[in-house]
Amino acid sequence: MPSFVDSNALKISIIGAAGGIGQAMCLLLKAQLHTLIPNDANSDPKEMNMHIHMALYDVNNDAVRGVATDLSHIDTPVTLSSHSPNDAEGLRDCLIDTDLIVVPAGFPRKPGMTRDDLFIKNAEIISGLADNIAAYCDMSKIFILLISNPVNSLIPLMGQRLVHHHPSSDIERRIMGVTKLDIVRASTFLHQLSITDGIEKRTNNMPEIPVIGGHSGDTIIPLFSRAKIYPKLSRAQIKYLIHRVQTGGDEVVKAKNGQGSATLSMALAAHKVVMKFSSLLLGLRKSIHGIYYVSLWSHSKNQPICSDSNILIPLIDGCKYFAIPVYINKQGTYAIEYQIIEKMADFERSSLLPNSISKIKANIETGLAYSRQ
Ligand SMILES: NC(=O)C1=CN([C@@H]2O[C@H](COP(=O)(O)OP(=O)(O)OC[C@H]3O[C@@H](n4cnc5c(N)ncnc54)[C@H](O)[C@@H]3O)[C@@H](O)[C@H]2O)C=CC1
Ligand SMILES: O=C([O-])CC(=O)C(=O)O
Repeated sequence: MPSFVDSNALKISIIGAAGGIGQAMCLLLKAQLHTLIPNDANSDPKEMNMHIHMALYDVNNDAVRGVATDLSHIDTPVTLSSHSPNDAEGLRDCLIDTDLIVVPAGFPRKPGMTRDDLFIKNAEIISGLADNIAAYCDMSKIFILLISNPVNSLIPLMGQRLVHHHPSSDIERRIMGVTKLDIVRASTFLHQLSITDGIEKRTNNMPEIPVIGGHSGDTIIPLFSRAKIYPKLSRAQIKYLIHRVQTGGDEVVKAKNGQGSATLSMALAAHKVVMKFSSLLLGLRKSIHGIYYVSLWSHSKNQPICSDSNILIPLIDGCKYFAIPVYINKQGTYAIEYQIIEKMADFERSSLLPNSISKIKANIETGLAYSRQ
């Protein structure tokens, strides 16, 4: 399978590309990424010449080769390469010169497990990957989007591991835990309810609901108070919606009955995120905005990640990692929409928030303790 990576290409490395999420996400990206690039005669020629390359890596050699070959027949200009441990320098070749690393590598849940039960196995994968990223990547520019669970613990672990190798880098501003599926679910479940319960006339406009906190159980804080139809929702309906978003992952694990967890909806959520980061990294946008689980503290510099962290951290009882709306430029997180905490409804702030924070803090400590070993 030929691959043409020129030095101007945006290179996206996908680690765990042959898995359930990886395959579906790669399909969406191969089919859609080129639509970001302006393609009409009036466009800046520099923009028209932009090129996107996807480097697929998985420890499952045959599967990743098959997936990449299969995708390479899709008629878009996005190029592909396939890498595995069977190649002499598989992971190195996938990571070298990359701009964006997307990580859906790791074990998914089976019924009866929590995301935290995945920690030990997936921590080994993520710390090994972090060591390779530290060895081969340009720490001053790469972005990392981490999907593997448990996100709440693996983000601190990955950050610390990279800071350990590169103590003066500001990489923690560019590592994002992907919690977009919670936002996708909140929108879907509210839209469904408003139709089934006859709250609103059927509409094809999907509501946008911010979901903050973490990515497991009641660390997930969906802010339905921000919905336009919130005044029309009863307490019981709000309680139902919150519970459904917090247990959305369990719903899929149960339905799959031992065959894994959410893959297709997660692939769609990740695709939305990767499209946004690609537009930033191609230079098509100067800044992007979105909710990610981020470090609020630069452990390498022992200072807040940006000045807004100084305001946010006390509002969330000293917690140093949180999913929160952030503004991101090519250097990483530069502003935080901390006002979202101040604007929470009373019950969200007095009940959902403290419950989430105490669990996130424990999850963070799990990740940090592993990184100190
Ligand atoms: N952040 C989120 O909202 C969500 C996260 N997840 C998490 O995503 C992860 C992946 O889920 P699935 O794709 O369903 O699992 P999967 O088992 O289908 O795929 C995982 C892939 O990772 C590969 N892999 C394992 N070790 C690797 C390594 N060291 N380097 C590269 N590749 C490696 C496997 O060979 C496999 O192809 C799980 O940890 C799951 O819990 C799942 C859904 C939502
Ligand atoms: O529930 C799981 O294990 C996978 C996941 O994170 C989700 O679907 O939100």
